[in-house]
Amino acid sequence: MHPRFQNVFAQLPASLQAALRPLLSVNAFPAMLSAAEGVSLRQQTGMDEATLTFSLLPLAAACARPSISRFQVGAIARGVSGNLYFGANMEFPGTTLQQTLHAEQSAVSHAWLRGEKQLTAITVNYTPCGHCRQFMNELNSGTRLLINLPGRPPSTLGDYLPDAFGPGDLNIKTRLLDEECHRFTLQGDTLTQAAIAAANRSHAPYSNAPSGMALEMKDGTIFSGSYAENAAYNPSLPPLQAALNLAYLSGYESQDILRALLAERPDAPLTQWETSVAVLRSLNCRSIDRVLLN
Ligand SMILES: O=c1ccn([C@H]2C[C@H](O)[C@@H](CO)O2)c(=O)[nH]1
Ligand SMILES: [Zn+2]
Repeated sequence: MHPRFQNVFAQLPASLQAALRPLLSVNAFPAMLSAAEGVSLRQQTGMDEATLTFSLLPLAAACARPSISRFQVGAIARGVSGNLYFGANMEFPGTTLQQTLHAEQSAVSHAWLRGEKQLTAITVNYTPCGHCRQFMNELNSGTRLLINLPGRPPSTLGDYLPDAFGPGDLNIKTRLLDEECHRFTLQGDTLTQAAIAAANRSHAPYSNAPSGMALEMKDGTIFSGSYAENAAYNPSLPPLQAALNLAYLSGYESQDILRALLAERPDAPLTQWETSVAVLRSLNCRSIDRVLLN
């Protein structure tokens, strides 16, 4: 089991420990549970889905990297597939607070990049901040998304974000998690193709500046992240954070990154380049390159 889980694992109910141990003992637990694994955990523990998801939250929170705040937030997104995706907050000392990834964003981006088509619910250990409520209002589940918080009755995003501003206010119909393809031709080596494929899937209806980041780890594993824009602009999630999120959730460290590749349009009104270079430099990674989409 990865060391980050050991302390919280020991606090879980005994039946859940027994059921989870084989899943957590694999080399790289992907910080997600398939629908079938969820069913099996429920059968073995006798827990209903809500109880199980709340019980798993400490494991999600253990994935947090809050080196500035020391405040661990954990989130679990449930997809229509029934899969559960962990998320946790991640902070980037040496850059700006704006680079922070919130736990809710982490879980949503995680689910999206693993191919989930829609979310039904998100369970969080603290009440979602305004930025996260706004971020989640970009989703194709709309204000129906269920928000489950400890000690509160199940509510919807609409309850937490009344009179919401969203994509519709800017006449945008494509929502986050809708299938998107920007049709840039895949070319180059595996890492280049991964970055272009991530850009193809990105949600950038406001700027029309799709982008993707691919990270190659020293063991050859590739994590790629797609850019996710938000109608209110500031809660947008850069492609580097999306890729780092998957790497960190899978138990990798920044020292494990061998090289990074950004794919973006040269003629777009935005660029991820300088910010990505700055964040990667703060992680001691200087091997970053760019492929221009056309
Ligand atoms: O909804 C929230 C509120 C805060 N945080 C994180 C961001 C930062 O890392 C830390 C302190 O705000 O908690 C979240 O992940 N989600
Ligand atoms: Zn937040």
